[in-house]
Amino acid sequence: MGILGIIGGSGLYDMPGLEDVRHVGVESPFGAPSDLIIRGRLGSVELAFLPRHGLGHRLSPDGINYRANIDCLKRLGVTDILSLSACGSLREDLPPGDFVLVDQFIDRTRARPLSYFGNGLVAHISMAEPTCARLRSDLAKAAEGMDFTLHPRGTYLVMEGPQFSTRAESHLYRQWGADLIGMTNLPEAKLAREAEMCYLTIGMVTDYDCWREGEAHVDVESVLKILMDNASKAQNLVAAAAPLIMENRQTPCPSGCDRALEMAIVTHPDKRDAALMDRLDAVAGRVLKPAD
Ligand SMILES: CSC[C@H]1O[C@H](OP(=O)(O)O)[C@H](O)[C@@H]1O
Ligand SMILES: Nc1ncnc2[nH]cnc12
Repeated sequence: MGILGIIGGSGLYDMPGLEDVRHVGVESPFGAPSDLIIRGRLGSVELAFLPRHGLGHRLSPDGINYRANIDCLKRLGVTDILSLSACGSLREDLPPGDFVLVDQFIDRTRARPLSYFGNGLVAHISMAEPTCARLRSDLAKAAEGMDFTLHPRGTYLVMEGPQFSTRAESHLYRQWGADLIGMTNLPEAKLAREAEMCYLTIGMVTDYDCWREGEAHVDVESVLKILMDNASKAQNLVAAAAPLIMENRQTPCPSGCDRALEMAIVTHPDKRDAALMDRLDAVAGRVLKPAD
């Protein structure tokens, strides 16, 4: 049985309703994760919660150690990750308060370590479908009958930040076909895929960024206010989805998230860097184990 991982974004620093709560420090060869990981049980589901920005929102989107976060969740036995994230809307029909199950990303980050792999161990995973289709379907089912609008798909543009966009950028991203904008879900989704974990972003719309005529441009106060008003909806959604996700976990992921590295590593076994392989014991141990 796997463990469900929740990465809480802005305004979401814990997970109410957990039983047997423990705060666990996990060590990673990639450095320190954002904070202690909160372990507990939600009904029958084992859960691990990590506040992405740390308690007290200490970490900037460009300063989060995404590699350590995903590595630590993997070390704990997490198989599936739900990322709860505040997002700006780039579309008229995605108003603040709506939720979006993200199925695509556009990467506009510039200065973040993007991969666990590199010289001495080269790997190329597929990111054609960057979030897990089975998790999307579980979340859509769980949201049926709930009192908010959930959109079944959407494209999330990840900007570097920490400043919000200029108006010209906001208009450009709309022309590119992006639906949402945020600062955190890449490289997170790419790293989760490299670590063979199912990953899904639940985008919580908090504002209209700065493109909309007659609308005040986004600021932190308005984002946090909408999040406070909607946090309990996100938590109810996770609680309803958790048993469905873990029930499905008993069969392999139909999209192959849990086998993403199988055809990805190019470096010949004789040419692999032993130190890098050691660092990847959790992320890629399944495929790097020497053949019997
Ligand atoms: C507080 S507004 C900007 C901040 O909110 C989003 O955070 P997260 O994705 O972790 O919910 C956005 O990406 C920025 O980091
Ligand atoms: N408009 C916006 N741009 C970037 N990140 C955000 N997070 C919430 N709203 C945002």
